[in-house]
Amino acid sequence: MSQVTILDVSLRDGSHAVRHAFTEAQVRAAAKGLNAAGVRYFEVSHGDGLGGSSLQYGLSATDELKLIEAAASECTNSDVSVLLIPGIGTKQDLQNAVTAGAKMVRVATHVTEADVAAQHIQLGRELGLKTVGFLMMAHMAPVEKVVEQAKLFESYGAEVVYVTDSAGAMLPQDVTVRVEALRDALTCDIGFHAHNNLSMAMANTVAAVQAGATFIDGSMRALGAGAGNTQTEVMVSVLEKYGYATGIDLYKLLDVATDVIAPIMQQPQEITAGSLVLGHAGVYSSFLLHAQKAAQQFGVDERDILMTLGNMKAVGGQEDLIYEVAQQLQRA
Ligand SMILES: CC[C@H](O)CC(=O)C(=O)O
Ligand SMILES: [Mn+2]
Repeated sequence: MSQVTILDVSLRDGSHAVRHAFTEAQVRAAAKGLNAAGVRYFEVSHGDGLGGSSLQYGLSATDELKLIEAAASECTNSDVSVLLIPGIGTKQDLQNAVTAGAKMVRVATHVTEADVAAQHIQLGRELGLKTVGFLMMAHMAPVEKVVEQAKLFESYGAEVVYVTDSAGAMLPQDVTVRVEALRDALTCDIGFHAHNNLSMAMANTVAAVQAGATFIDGSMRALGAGAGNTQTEVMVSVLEKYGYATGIDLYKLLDVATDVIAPIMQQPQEITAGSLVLGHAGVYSSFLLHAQKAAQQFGVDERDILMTLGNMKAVGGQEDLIYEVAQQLQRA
């Protein structure tokens, strides 16, 4: 039976969905449950990674180091991962996260900008962390480019390279060609991270695993940016039915999803007009709540903001454009 390693991102991608308001008690309870269920890795950080708490990305209610420390203190089987986007998080942030108990780092860049991650990936290895490269907005680059950038990550020392469908814009064949190409070109493991904006997250996840990905992300109750991620507890069941081993106790995972995650959710995780447009136009999922706020502020339609950003090929880090676009639409 082939083994798939599932990484739960509820406590990081889900941070976008709860406007970065996780409390220490919530994180501790979720961490305890994930550890009991046998989830090998789970991620804890601001939605935009270490150092993300800011006016630009949204202020965290609780210092993320406290959240990482609380999560790590519950772990006997699982390890805590942190996300680091160079330029938002620093090498010092990573060192602090390790002191707080993190054992894995995922260094994330736009799909064409892997070269900015060299120092952070090298530091991850020096600190003895499981070190991962995370190519965001992978739908925006052709396969050859994704391979070129993934090879850079591997050359810096990444032990896993992820194809990340940040916008939930991919179809299964987009996933298959990218993962197969990486599997042929790299010796390290391949991972996949989905968003469900077009209701394709599970189909894309299955395509990724069948193409050779062995690390897969999910979030409980799909708690993540936009329409959320592949739902972890459903994925455990689906992958088992396909004959893959996850090592996760489904009942224990369902308990965390029901007793801890569901009560935290500020709204049901569903495909709304805005999240659908994210996938349709290929826009970063974390832009959704910012676009809704800008739509209200300027009295314009959130769909028009997101569609315009998609046409402009806006990428992560350009959050200020959301408000500029809203203002231009108001004036038009
Ligand atoms: C803003 C970072 C982003 O949320 C990372 C991620 O999960 C993605 O690109 O999908
Ligand atoms: Mn994501």
